[in-house]
Amino acid sequence: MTDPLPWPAPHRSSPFVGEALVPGSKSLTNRVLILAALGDGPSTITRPLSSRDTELMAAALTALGATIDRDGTTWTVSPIGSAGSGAATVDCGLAGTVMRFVPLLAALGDAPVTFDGDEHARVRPMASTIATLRSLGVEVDDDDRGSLPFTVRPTGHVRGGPVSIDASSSSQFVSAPLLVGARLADGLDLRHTGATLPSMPHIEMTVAELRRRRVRIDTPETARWVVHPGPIGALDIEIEPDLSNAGVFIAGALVTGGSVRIRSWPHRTDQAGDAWRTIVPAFGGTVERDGDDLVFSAGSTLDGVELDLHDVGELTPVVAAMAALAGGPSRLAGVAHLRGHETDRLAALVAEINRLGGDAEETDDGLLVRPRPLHGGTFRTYADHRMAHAAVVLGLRVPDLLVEDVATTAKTYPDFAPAWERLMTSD
Ligand SMILES: O=C(O)C1=C[C@@H](OP(=O)(O)O)[C@@H](O)[C@H](O)C1
Ligand SMILES: C=C(OP(=O)(O)O)C(=O)O
Repeated sequence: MTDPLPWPAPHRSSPFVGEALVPGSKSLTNRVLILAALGDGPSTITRPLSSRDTELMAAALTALGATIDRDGTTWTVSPIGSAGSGAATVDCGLAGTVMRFVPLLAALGDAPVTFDGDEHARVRPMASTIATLRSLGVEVDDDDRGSLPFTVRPTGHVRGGPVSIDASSSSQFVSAPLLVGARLADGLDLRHTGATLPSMPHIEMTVAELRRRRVRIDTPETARWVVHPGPIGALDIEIEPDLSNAGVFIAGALVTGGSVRIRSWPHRTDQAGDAWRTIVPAFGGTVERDGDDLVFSAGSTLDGVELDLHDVGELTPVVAAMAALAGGPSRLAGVAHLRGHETDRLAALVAEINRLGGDAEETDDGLLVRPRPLHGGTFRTYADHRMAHAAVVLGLRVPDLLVEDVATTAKTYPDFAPAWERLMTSD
């Protein structure tokens, strides 16, 4: 394969003022697809995200025996039947939700399923998934490295019951067994035993989506979830815009002294990206609701921030880019687990901000960013869509910035580069 041509990041010498309607949430789409595939009847999904991560999820569920019929922006999912699907291979790409969630579904079947993914996927932590499967009595063939590839060999019957896991490197290790728990004969009594648990809003989203489908879940104490056995109700649902991905537009407005209207920001949501409503004021900006939209505007200064991003780690690359352009130093904490994301995001952000003349440093659990005048150059993306997002935020203020591989954004937002190009010509 030839290397991609670097993409010139959009640049502004005046404030960026615009509006954006971002595509559907990755986290919601992939949960809703799984729950539809496990449902007690067909479900429709309106305005799902169609991107690499969600198409990989759709393909994985189809390989396990679900059917997905598409009509414009509505997908109708018929659940995985009792007939089973035979042996299958699942390509996880670089999608955490596919590599962590789907092996638990494979455990409910009766034929071996092999999981593999991109080169970068093979270094993402998977030991907790493998340990969970084994403690449920499911055989897993792996090479003892705690990573992809591996083969799940189901027994045809999983009792469930008490399971203890360490999910300190990813909340997805909790969400995955919760998603299938109701379908186990004895349900599931899941405890997280590790020192920290990142991305709690994502776990809460899992619990909320299960409850919407009449699954009974109790949370008797912190880091313990009891899922009662029973059917998962079919549900017709519309997917909300991806609020984490809205962050690039919000940050773009803030760093250029402008303002952006994000259309259709849900009045109530379980998405982690809703945290932009508190992050923006920390940088000195303002947030106003206008009907169904939120309008984010820059303040008179872009202030340095002290933020704990433990719950919303996926926002870190864009926040770090804003910090590199702020008027004072910033400390971003609580995100040690980003070292196991699409790439080691802490190392990647430090390397790329500093390559442009910046001053960023890793701490045990985050970053220190001291603003410096930045110069152009090629911002490397490490196969990580959110590194490309960070590059766009920087490029709006720093002339001559090239994004190494903007195609990485197809993971969650295939129209990302054209959307920016349209915004730059219409403003
Ligand atoms: O369950 C999910 O949909 C996600 C959970 C989070 O993972 P981590 O807990 O590994 O950070 C988040 O960062 C990721 O983008 C999506
Ligand atoms: C961590 C992320 O993705 P994944 O779902 O692959 O873990 C992300 O999108 O920032």
